[in-house]
Amino acid sequence: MNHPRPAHQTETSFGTEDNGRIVLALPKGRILKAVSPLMSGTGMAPAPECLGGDSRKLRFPTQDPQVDVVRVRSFDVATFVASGGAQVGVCGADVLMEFDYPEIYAPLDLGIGACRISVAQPAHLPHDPQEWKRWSEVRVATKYPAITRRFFAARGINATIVHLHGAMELAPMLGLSRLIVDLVDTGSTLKANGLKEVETIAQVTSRVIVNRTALKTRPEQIDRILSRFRTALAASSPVAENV
Ligand SMILES: Nc1ncnc2c1ncn2[C@@H]1O[C@H](COP(=O)(O)OP(=O)(O)OP(=O)(O)O)[C@@H](O)[C@H]1O
Ligand SMILES: O=P(O)(O)OC[C@H]1O[C@H](OP(=O)(O)OP(=O)(O)O)[C@H](O)[C@@H]1O
Repeated sequence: MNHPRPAHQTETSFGTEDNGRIVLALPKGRILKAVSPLMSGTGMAPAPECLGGDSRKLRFPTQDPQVDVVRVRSFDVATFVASGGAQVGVCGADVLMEFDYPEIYAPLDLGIGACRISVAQPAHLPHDPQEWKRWSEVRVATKYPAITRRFFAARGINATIVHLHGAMELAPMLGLSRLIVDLVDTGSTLKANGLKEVETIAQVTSRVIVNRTALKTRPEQIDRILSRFRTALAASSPVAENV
């Protein structure tokens, strides 16, 4: 595992000013947009400035005076929740798979942010799964080093990771790597960059995640938040709309 473990809960009590409030970590970007309609249904919609505007604030009150939202990078949602800085969060299964934090419990699939994490290669090269069996190593560009290492190690291949934080699609054409591992939805980003998907590693959607210690120490508050997400999700599903 390539990522540092979060500080243990008991080491993070410095500087906290929560006054018993729950901190809910939301990822900025596409998941924040997708989860916003649902947040209104939970009664925990963050102040409008959380969704846009010029504010440099990162922490926002919500409709519920007992719940604040913090807006962080999608990879950091898992770290905030695992370390207990936030008790609850929303993040993609890709991020959970990458970190594999034992401190995180992921009880609820929101079905938003659907995509898959896949291996891709230059479209003009043949893909022969039999050839992979002869490889002992391969260079792979990705922002998911742990997922990538695990996937290839299970096939007896040592993946040398080129760790990028975006624009992985450039790596094969610029000679950085033979393969990439990245998220794919429509496939248009791969196609636009002369690549093709050759293996799907996992399907991805976004989950509500909870810090396991908070689940034990603040069970009523956490249960109430989870059931509000469940109710909002049920009310927003197409089945519920047709009833
Ligand atoms: N093309 C996509 N279609 C659907 N969901 C996606 C897609 N790309 C990413 N996601 C989901 O959205 C999450 C956040 O992705 P997004 O692109 O908004 O952030 P990012 O650019 O990876 O993060 P950051 O800007 O914080 O580095 C991913 O972890 C994944 O779960
Ligand atoms: O299959 P597609 O529908 O084309 O989607 C896949 C693209 O979406 C994500 O990038 P994003 O748009 O989030 O940009 P970024 O990660 O480079 O910020 C992902 O990293 C791919 O590049």
